[in-house]
Amino acid sequence: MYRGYVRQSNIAPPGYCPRSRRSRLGWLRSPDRHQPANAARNRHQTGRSHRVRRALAEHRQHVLELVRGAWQRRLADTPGEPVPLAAALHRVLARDIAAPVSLPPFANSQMDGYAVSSAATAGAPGPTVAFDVAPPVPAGRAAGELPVGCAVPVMTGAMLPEGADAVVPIEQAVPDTFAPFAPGHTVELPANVRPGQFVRPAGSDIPAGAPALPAGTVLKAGQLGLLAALGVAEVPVRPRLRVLLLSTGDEVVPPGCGLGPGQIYDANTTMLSAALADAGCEVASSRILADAPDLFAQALAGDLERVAPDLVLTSGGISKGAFEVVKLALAGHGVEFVSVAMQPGGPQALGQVHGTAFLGFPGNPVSSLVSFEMFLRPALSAVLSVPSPRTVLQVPLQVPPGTALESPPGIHQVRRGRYDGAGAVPVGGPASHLVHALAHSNALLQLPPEVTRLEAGGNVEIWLL
Ligand SMILES: Nc1nc2c(c(=O)[nH]1)N[C@H]1C(S)=C(S)[C@@H](COP(=O)(O)OP(=O)(O)OC[C@H]3O[C@@H](n4cnc5c(N)ncnc54)[C@H](O)[C@@H]3O)O[C@H]1N2
Ligand code: MOO
Repeated sequence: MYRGYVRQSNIAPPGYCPRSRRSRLGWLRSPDRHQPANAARNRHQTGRSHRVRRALAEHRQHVLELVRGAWQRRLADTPGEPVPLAAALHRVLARDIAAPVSLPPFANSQMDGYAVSSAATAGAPGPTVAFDVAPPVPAGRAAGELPVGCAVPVMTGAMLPEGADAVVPIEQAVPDTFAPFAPGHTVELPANVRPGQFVRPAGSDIPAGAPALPAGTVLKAGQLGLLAALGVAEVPVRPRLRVLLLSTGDEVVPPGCGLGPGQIYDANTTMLSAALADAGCEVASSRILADAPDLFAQALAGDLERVAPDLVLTSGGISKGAFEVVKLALAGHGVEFVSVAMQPGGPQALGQVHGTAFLGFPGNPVSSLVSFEMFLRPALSAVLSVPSPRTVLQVPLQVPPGTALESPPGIHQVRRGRYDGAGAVPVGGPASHLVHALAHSNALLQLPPEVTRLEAGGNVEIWLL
């Protein structure tokens, strides 16, 4: 994309407003800006190959291999890192965890009631047996021994006195409420109490030393709860994929700044950061870079050194304009620029820069998120185990009778829509700038290359967002 002017530096820290910088430093014309992209294109690809579209599945496979390679390098470097439980949500266990203690750690009562020796209730002549009421077991204290001929009031979770092997719920006792302890109180309990009734034996959930969770487990609420119950304060988790995220474009301004003529707010940094974090990545650094190939290359080299990412992800500057910054800086330097038979998200870049995996998504916000969902998320999901892949459903298309969704032949079109449990309703048109429609969608509608027209009620595959 030709924009004509370039900032003096393309380093734009978060929260920094290019407009205020412009007013301080002014705008400088950059000689490299006027090197036409055609020169690079002619050097690195012919006009003929430029028109060949790569199949979606093939590009997805390339992205998978790229991410797998990046991940393997990362794991070889950092197989695991300890994190406190509070920071471990959605992380993946790096090694097997054995139970350091038994759960429960001691035999305890499953009910509010009386702890007894079942033997003392066996063979009674009548339906009930009378017991002296001993002092209750205080919570969080050792229970001591069961006095002979006594029943001990125990509340749920209280330690069972030594010698007790059963609990009678308070509802089965006469009287059926607890009174404050006083010597001389008695209670009638049923005869022939089953040994072990309403007792949670020590280790009945998991005994000390037994395998608690295997390596590779995704830590969610239940798994974190188990680790906390076992007294584990810190867990070894696999590293996250470190991503360097770069949005490109002279026109792109961080949210919060004023907009000058021709400028737009940077949607992609926020959107892709959120998508990456959601998919188990760490966005180690992000910033906006201007449309100046030499400065882009310089900034990228600096960031690779400073951030040491596993993956570089850019948005914008990769299609067919005269001044596509990413293409100008990286074509012929280990990155290929291809056209995938997908809409939106046709232009794609993929390769290695200075030995680091590189992906370039198109700048249109919907194109960049669709690229993420169609290529990067499935790869991350396959390689990192988190998050689980998107739910895929086959549902009827809901459009007004007599209307249809149209899709270009030979192109896999991804439309945005809503799924309400019955069918999929398209939201907005196919154009890739419709970020408002994207925000009101909860599904991606997949129209494969052979589908050029889908009528109301026709079957459509959707991916739930
Ligand atoms: N002659 C052709 N022109 C275009 C083609 C083509 O095949 N032939 N492809 C179109 C398609 S499809 C797409 S997608 C875009 C992709 O272009 P780039 O990846 O080079 O992206 P830019 O030109 O830099 O930007 C495109 C568009 O997106 C806006 N943008 C960029 N970054 C952001 C951001 N961070 N937040 C919000 N919006 C952003 C930018 O202002 C442009 O409007 O190329 C088509 N052209
Ligand atoms: O592929 Mo572009 O992403 O259609 O707008």
